[in-house]
Amino acid sequence: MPLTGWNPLAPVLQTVAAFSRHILIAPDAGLDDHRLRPLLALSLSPPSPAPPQPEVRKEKKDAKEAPLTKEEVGRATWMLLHTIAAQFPDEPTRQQRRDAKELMHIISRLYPCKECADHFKEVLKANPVQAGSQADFSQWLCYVHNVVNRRIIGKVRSQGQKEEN
Ligand SMILES: Cc1cc2nc3c(=O)[nH]c(=O)nc-3n(C[C@H](O)[C@H](O)[C@H](O)COP(=O)(O)OP(=O)(O)OC[C@H]3O[C@@H](n4cnc5c(N)ncnc54)[C@H](O)[C@@H]3O)c2cc1C
Repeated sequence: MPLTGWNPLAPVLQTVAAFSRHILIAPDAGLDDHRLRPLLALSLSPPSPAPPQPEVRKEKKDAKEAPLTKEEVGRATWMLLHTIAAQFPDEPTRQQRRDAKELMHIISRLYPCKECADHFKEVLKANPVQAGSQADFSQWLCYVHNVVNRRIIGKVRSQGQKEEN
């Protein structure tokens, strides 16, 4: 391991290096002999600078660090939920029905927008999860998605405007 700064073992290492240099490695070597460089580099010299890293494009890094918007998280979550509902078995086992309910309740607790999560808890209370079959679960999910849609006033207004046009 490279040593950095002052090392309390430096005198010991120097002695070992000198011993190695003159007795074990190259007894005939002078101080500048090239045969001695690897050993000295390993034991005593400061760490060599890190090799140059490939340049990371700034906009990519920023995009990675930026949190998702509420809309992006919402779209991704609804997409996942509707996909799960579309793949839900026609005749789910008791465990699968339980899992579907639990999933929705977990989302209502852990959803990364507190205001949305709190509202969704109320939505679930008023509309208990229906997961008796694929059709049940998909229809229930569309219904609660619409309840959330209606809550987002601007969205309802802009959808209404679209329908009028
Ligand atoms: C559990 C949950 C609670 C949320 N609560 C809030 C909140 O309280 N306040 C808030 O501002 N945002 C909330 N959001 C985010 C919000 O629902 C939207 O995801 C976000 O506003 C982006 O909307 P969007 O118009 O892109 O489409 P989204 O509503 O994200 O829908 C994605 C796509 O699903 C399809 N879709 C739309 N409605 C239905 C439906 N009823 N059935 C089937 N498919 C449909 C459409 O193709 C749409 O483009 C919540 C999201 C989730 C998952």
